[in-house]
Amino acid sequence: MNRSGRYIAQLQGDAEYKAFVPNPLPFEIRLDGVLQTLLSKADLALGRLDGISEVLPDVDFFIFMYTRKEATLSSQVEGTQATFSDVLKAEARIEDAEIHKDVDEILNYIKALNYGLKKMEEIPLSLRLIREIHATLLKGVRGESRCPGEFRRSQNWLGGVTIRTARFVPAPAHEVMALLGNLEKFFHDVTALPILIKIGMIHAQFENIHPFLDGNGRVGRLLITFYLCQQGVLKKPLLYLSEFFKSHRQEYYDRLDAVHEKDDIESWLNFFVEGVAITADKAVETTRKILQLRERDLHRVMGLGKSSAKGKILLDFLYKAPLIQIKTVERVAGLKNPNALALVAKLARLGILKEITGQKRNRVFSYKDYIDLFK
Ligand SMILES: Nc1ncnc2c1ncn2[C@@H]1O[C@H](COP(=O)(O)OP(=O)(O)OP(=O)(O)O)[C@@H](O)[C@H]1O
Repeated sequence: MNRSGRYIAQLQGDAEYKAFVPNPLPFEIRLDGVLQTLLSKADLALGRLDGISEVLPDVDFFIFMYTRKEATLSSQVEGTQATFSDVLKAEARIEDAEIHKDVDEILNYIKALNYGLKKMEEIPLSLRLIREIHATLLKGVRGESRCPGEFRRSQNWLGGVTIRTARFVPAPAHEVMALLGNLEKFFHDVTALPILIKIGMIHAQFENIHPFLDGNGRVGRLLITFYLCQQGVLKKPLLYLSEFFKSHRQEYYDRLDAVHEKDDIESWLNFFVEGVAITADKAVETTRKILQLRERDLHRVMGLGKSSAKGKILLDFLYKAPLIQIKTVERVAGLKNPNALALVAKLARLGILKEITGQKRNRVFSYKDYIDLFK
């Protein structure tokens, strides 16, 4: 008897296929030595990340960039073409014909992520919140016609042009609400299973249910962040796994596949927990580098004599918006055009800013060393 669920024979027109109906969570799992070791590594790494976030003088700017990076990578897992730099340009309202049109998908992802994090300060994680997140994600972009904010009422499938050739067919539509009801209950489960095991199971179960007609991968990845926040694993939302999933995309899909194909829940959990450990370690490393960069550049700006106060205001702003135009500098630092130009020239001489367009007008300055830390 499979722990993760069962396949049931279905008929659609004259097409026969097998749909997978997951069992309710939690699945029975084998917490063997390998998984235990990975869990300890991940817990240590998460502890380090939580610790370093406490000493960061202004953790919000860091989160700000991290959410942009996560939104980009999570959208790219499913083929969105726009890049991190497109996002920064779009947010800085820089006109550039080369910004990929898919950028709106990433901007929606950022909105959905922030919306969810804010909402979770007031209400617990729920199916209603998931529907709202989904509606935000698909508003005005590809997939808009595929029932944003609504759980599916028809059969869907993954991979393959027809249901017959599909790689995976999730549960029939009439099973979806009951499965989601169990999932919602499990969001608040208090049994003694490690949190990382619970969220690993939640992500796999969500993908196995595939409750929307579109956007399941992205919503399932957002769910990881929301759940970890709800559980207080980190005081600040600093752990984002999409980089790991994107760089191991085939393995990510194969391990999810093995949960329903081979009832191999442990391989998925090993992969997931290892991803948490690697990602948390990387986030600690990036945080350290940001702190060093900030110290170095603050020191440089403080050497600007009379301009150091305005220079510091500009530098602080660059951590949130590392691409900038002169008109923004005027607004942020409260300077008239010639003084804004002079200040930017000083930061360029210090090696902090670099002009990136090569044009005489509408120039754009980049805080390149900082952006590179997120690449
Ligand atoms: N074999 C599989 N079994 C279960 N889930 C899978 C499998 N392969 C991939 N997935 C999950 O499904 C997601 C993609 O689903 P799909 O290709 O249907 O795109 P989608 O539902 O449109 O969602 P989005 O494009 O927003 O990710 C992947 O990101 C992954 O999370």
